[in-house]
Amino acid sequence: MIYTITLNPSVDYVVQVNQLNLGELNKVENAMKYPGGKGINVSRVLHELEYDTTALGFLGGFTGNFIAEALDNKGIETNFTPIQDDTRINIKLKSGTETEINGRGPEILANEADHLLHQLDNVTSHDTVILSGSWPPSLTKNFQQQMIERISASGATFVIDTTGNALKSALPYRPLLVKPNKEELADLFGVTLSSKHDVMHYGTKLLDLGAQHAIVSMAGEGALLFTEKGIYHGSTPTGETKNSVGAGDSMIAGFTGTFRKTRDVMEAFRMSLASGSATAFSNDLAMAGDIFSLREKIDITRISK
Ligand SMILES: Nc1ncnc2c1ncn2[C@@H]1O[C@H](COP(=O)(O)OP(=O)(O)OP(=O)(O)O)[C@@H](O)[C@H]1O
Ligand SMILES: O=P(O)(O)OC[C@@]1(O)O[C@H](CO)[C@@H](O)[C@@H]1O
Repeated sequence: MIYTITLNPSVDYVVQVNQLNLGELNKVENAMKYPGGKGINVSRVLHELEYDTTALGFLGGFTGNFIAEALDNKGIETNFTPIQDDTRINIKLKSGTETEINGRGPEILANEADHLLHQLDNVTSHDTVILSGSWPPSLTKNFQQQMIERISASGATFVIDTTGNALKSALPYRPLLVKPNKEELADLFGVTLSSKHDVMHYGTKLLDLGAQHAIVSMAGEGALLFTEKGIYHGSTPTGETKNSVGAGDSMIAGFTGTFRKTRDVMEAFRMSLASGSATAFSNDLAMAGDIFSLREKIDITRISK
């Protein structure tokens, strides 16, 4: 089973406004609500690719009910920890460019946090656990560490997609994959990445610090894969960009599902690139048919040992 953990899910309220005028009344052209949060997106794409997945995390209130129902309607297995507070709403404003306004997240009570930790006692060495996204501010600082220690003790494979110190402190636990984008990589090391060489230098550090594989995603410029055998660049196919929300999550789903099935890192990278671009070219997350057709259009080049 591939478990995803979304500590801070969201209803993604995607609003299109043709011409945004700040300080004035703006009329919505089109609006959609999606079950969001990084781990939930990963589960949605894994399910689309027919991998067994269960979404875990905290859900509460009317917004939580919306997410639970939307995932249930798609046939996605979930085992969320119920919370008293409302799950957040994140606004994705499309008006020529994309502007995001993400909520901080609900209050998590101590007994709710404990419930999720105890769920991890059911994870076994046959499972993969993907920890994705931010966490609500009321969770204690060492909650992530407690989760990772339980996952590691179970022998399960784990993948982590978070940022800053939370990401750095997870690296010694040897995650199968980390996937910062270029800006997140720069923030992680407190540097400016002004050349491909810089990205290669700091991407390699992710392996030195413990990651088994690292993907540094670069939106329309594709991604770099770092492995102990070398560094590779993966291209993006041409297409019309409609939505970048969830492109990174789709990459994680494509890589993790494929690697778990095939143990083939390069095929996993190819499917991660296809999944990321298929989402970028869709209004919602990627569909399997698009992922498989884009897979054929991706070039992977080895750029360093
Ligand atoms: N405009 C685009 N055209 C083609 N492919 C894209 C585009 N944007 C993203 N992708 C694909 O998706 C991958 C992930 O995108 P990106 O680097 O934006 O991740 P991210 O910042 O983690 O995204 P998010 O947080 O919005 O999910 C890229 O490496 C690329 O393969
Ligand atoms: O606040 P976080 O957890 O970092 O990001 C949350 C979020 O922006 O990430 C997803 C896209 O990757 C969206 O579904 C969601 O709204």
